[in-house]
Amino acid sequence: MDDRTTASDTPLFDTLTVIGPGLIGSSVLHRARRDGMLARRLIAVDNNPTFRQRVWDLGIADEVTENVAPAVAEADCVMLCVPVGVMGEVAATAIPAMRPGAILTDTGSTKVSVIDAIRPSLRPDISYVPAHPMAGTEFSGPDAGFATLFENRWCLLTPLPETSSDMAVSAVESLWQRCGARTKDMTPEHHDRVCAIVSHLPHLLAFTICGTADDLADQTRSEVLDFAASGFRDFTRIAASDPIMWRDIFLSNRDAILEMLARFTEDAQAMARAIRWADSDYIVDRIERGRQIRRSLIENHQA
Ligand SMILES: NC(=O)c1ccc[n+]([C@@H]2O[C@H](COP(=O)([O-])OP(=O)(O)OC[C@H]3O[C@@H](n4cnc5c(N)ncnc54)[C@H](O)[C@@H]3O)[C@@H](O)[C@H]2O)c1
Ligand SMILES: O=C(O)C(=O)C[C@]1(C(=O)O)C=C[C@@H](O)C=C1
Repeated sequence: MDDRTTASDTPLFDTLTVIGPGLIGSSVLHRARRDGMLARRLIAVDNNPTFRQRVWDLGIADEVTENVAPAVAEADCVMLCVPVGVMGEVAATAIPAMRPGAILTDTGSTKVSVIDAIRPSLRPDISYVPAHPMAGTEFSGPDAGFATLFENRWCLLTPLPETSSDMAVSAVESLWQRCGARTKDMTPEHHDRVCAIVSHLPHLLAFTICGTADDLADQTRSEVLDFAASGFRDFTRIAASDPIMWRDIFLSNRDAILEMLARFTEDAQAMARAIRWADSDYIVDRIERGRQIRRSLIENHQA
């Protein structure tokens, strides 16, 4: 169902509780506030007092607290937007306090390990629908959020036959569609392999290339800073991302990331060989493939 074509004027939920209103969570709250279509009442939970104050000052939640249990007790939907490494412990505190029939969802960038971490705390009367909005920036925290972050972007859902009721899956799909996103279902394993190549490996390369440039002799390093034009500069944008978030992603999607890195390393070696032996056809073919991918992204409004 594409909820954008059937949206009614009533909010999807009575109460939505967002745990971790950083970039992603606060963007959901901004959208909810802007349109009034996600929930009548918005509750935000964060363990960082400075961030709680910011969320309050931004006016994007009706209640802001550090206490998980009372904040989830009346929610129809609880959304976990914390780093993937703490999803399990936060869920273990939230789930026992949730009301029967409520929906639990998360926005974690990896799915297999997050589901494994949450599964032991699940209850039969709670529906859990894992999700992952494929949208973001290099910034984090509540001040980084904005209402249009998810506009025309994909949100991947990895429903589990035993824990995600059809009604809950439809509700979480509607939530993301009301945030402006397109939704797609896939298995958690497939999700993690796809994200390893389209998101996790690019970040790994960006962190690494910045480290390599920084390791160069002092003079070269200052030239990097002075003369870096778009090529290097584009890597530095994603290399500016949050260290805790990316540490957690790398450690929790280890196998898929190492597999994609091994394939990338083989392809980079093949390119090195083509350069060494002046294999112009191979070099041009690789560049053409890159240009084609960029053109496709632009046609799909993803760039
Ligand atoms: N940044 C992106 O581009 C992006 C995109 C899609 C999904 N995600 C995923 O969404 C989640 C949130 O990412 P983000 O970029 O919004 O991160 P963020 O760092 O901006 O926000 C995380 C928030 O969680 C809070 N928090 C951390 N531990 C907590 C705890 N134990 N209890 C309560 N609050 C806690 C932090 O104080 C912060 O406000 C992560 O799982 C990430 O992998 C991120
Ligand atoms: O646009 C960016 O800066 C992002 O890093 C967003 C990005 C991505 O790699 O595409 C990062 C992590 C997510 O889980 C989803 C989206």
